[in-house]
Amino acid sequence: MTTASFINIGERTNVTGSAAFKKLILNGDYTAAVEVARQQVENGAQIIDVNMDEGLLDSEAAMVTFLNLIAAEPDIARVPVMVDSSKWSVIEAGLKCLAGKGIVNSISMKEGEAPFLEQARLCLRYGAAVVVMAFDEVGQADTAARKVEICERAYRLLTGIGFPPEDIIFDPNIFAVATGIEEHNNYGVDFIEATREIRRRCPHAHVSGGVSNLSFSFRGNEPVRRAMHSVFLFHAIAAGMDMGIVNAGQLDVYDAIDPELRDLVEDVVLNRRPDATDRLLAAADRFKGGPAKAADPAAEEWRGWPVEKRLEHALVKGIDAFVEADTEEARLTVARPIEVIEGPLMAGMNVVGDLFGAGKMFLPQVVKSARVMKKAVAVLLPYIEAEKQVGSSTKGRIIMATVKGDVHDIGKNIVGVVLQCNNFEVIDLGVMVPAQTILDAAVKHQADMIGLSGLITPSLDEMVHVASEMQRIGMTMPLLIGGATTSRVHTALRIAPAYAGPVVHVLDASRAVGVAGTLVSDTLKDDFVTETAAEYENIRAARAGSGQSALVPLDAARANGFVPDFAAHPPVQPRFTGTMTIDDVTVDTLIPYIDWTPFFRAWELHGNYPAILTDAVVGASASSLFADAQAMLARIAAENWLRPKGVVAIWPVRRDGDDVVLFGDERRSAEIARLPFLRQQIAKREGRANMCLADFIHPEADWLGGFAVQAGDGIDEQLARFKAAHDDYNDILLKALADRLAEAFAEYLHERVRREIWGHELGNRMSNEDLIRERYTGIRPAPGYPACPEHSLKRRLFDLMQVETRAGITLTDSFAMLPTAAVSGFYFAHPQSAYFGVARVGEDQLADYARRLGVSRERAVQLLRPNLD
Ligand SMILES: C[S@@+](CC[C@H](N)C(=O)[O-])C[C@H]1O[C@@H](n2cnc3c(N)ncnc32)[C@H](O)[C@@H]1O
Repeated sequence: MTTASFINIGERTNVTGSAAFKKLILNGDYTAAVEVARQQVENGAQIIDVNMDEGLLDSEAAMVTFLNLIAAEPDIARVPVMVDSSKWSVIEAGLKCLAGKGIVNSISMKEGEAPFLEQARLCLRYGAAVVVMAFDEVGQADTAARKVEICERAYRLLTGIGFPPEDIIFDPNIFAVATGIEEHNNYGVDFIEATREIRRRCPHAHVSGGVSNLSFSFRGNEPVRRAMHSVFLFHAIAAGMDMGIVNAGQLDVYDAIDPELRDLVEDVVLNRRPDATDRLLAAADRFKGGPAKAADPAAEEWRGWPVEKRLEHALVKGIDAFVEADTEEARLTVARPIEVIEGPLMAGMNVVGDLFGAGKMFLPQVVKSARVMKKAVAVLLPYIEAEKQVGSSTKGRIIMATVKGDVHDIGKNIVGVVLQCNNFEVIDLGVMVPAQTILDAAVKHQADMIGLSGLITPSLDEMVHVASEMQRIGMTMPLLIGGATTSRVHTALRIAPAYAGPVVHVLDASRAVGVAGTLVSDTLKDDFVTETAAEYENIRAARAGSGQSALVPLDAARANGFVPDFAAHPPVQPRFTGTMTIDDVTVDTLIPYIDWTPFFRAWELHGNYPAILTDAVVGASASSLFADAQAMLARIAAENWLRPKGVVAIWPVRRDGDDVVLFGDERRSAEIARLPFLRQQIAKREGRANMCLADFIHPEADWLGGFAVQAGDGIDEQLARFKAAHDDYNDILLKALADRLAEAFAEYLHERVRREIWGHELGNRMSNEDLIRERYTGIRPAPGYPACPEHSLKRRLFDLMQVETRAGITLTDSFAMLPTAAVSGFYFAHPQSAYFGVARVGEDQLADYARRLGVSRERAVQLLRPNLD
């Protein structure tokens, strides 16, 4: 992990690269082997490479066994797998096991074009991305020219057969430098230059590499190796390398490397002088001792600096303690108050923007800097208005909104703050904004572009609606799409065709500035728009050509349903049935149940807690954010900022086909409601069931639970306070913490249900880590998630449990929960119940579901849209 957009590939699950892993696999100790994969993910790997190429092994069987085991571990399965083998049969066996997108490592033109294309076609059939080695009939590419030539040729061939360019990952070979052989001295430069050229000539393709090779000659001198890797990555990432096998623990922050060592290393990596290797070798032993120490800027000394410098410093460091007084002091020194903004404040924000863009500063710090800016501007604004001065010209004006039906805004607010830091004017319309309001605001403010955000799946349709409305009234301004459920593919397939103007999917806040900047640039805009449109056209063409996975008829899927072993695990009679309000839970009770990893993700800091706190790159930023979070949590608890509320119910039920029928009493005579569930219809391999949640319920007598919890009661009061203080940082921090507390509440309540209220799981209490890994008996699927993707079931669940009156949570038209810090779902107690994804369903199930839900086909199409594409 080196910058926000760099993807780190873990390779400890590779028998050719790790002796320890090889030993585990040869001994058949798959439990320990799975732990190796887990550690990789915990240490920040965003992809894991799995290789079983070992002469003593049945590699195919080992690959299949291992992949199936890690697929069952939710915290490992969330990262993509790179299936690594020199044998095609092993790769194919691996691809068949993967539920999500796979990556094939690797193919090359070593044997010529025909076998290369044949393998690429197979990857295409599995929808897998592919690593392409810079290797051709002549051999492995070593010079920049050869690397570029081979990769470009491969790119042409692959895109020629419809391979999506974004699924191509080039590995242009990182070789060892400083080996004493003169021809090797330029290998670092060759890779970096080739990367830059490959990224230019092969749009959307990625560049990856194994970084540790580079420093092979310095085996045994870790500090020098670490410095070499950091320096190399610093330059390679700037040139466009966006993936790599890097041991995150073996990296230093570029700026924190001892300057002398950094210079010596840079001379070697960039081949800057003929004696570079000798000089580094001569000095290497001196650096063997300890890690490079970070420069420690003089603590309070800056308070004695001139006021302009103090303001700039406060902005860059995000210190808001003195900003109001300093701004006032600065105002008195200038002729016009606007000069304070245009002078020191803009200078500070430019530094922040540059550091963020270069991956040297992370979101929490940027938001803190923005807070300093806002507070300063608030001091100046009355004077500026009094003098009716025209504001400094902005780069552009953006209308931002969370679409109608959706209430989530953390992501949107973060993007807004980052854009403002970069001198854009952001007009934020808030949440649940109808299309008409968005269009009116865009016209009224003569906006340069519109940015839409949304978190739940129904928002995707609403975005299509906004796009078609923009089209209808003849708008031409760019439309930016972002938010957790949005994707480039959905944007290409559904939103872009609805609007003739530019439509761009923006992955995260760190990309937003670049995209918005390009779209207001006279020189860059046209090319970018054309390129993006072409890219989306390619995605559409690839989709149209690739065909979709086969579906089986609903009857056949039902016949292949999952059959739990009810003889071994009969339904457990709950200790309680009925509905229970939960109002005795305090924030203090919930704090130990918090899963912190998603908290850091909300701030675009990637890596798992607690390892992230000491991560070489984002550790300092993560630790400072974590300290702020702890301090706020203490106040939330002590000053009663948030009041958790919940409800839980357990009903006698039985299964009727794919419905679960709920009864008012244990005799199961009076039906009170039905919950229709969806069934997987994708054709399965022999031995795999077409799952439906109803399968986990006994056809005669069983029980089902429901719950809804929230930790948002009281939040508005506090948010209003932060808004008045121009404090986006604490606003976002509180929302993110309330979300964490709601999830912690769900975890806590589920434990209480298993152990007391239902009582189907006894024995020792689990650690928080085991709870986060969901090692308990039973599941709590949430409507809107993959096993029950249809959101309207929430309405039924809420009515059954009187959620609004008991827990104070309401639903929007699109079934988003308000307050946003809320979680709801069902409890299934059977030990074999498990999460799965329904994925695509057929026309037959659509009609059947409409009938069972009691809605028209049109309404069912609306509700099931994400599962029909
Ligand atoms: C979104 S995470 C939340 C827990 C996480 N520890 C946190 O604090 O954010 C996991 C939850 O999502 C839901 N979930 C995950 N996968 C699901 C699936 N395939 N179908 C239905 N619900 C699912 C379940 O409610 C599960 O408990």
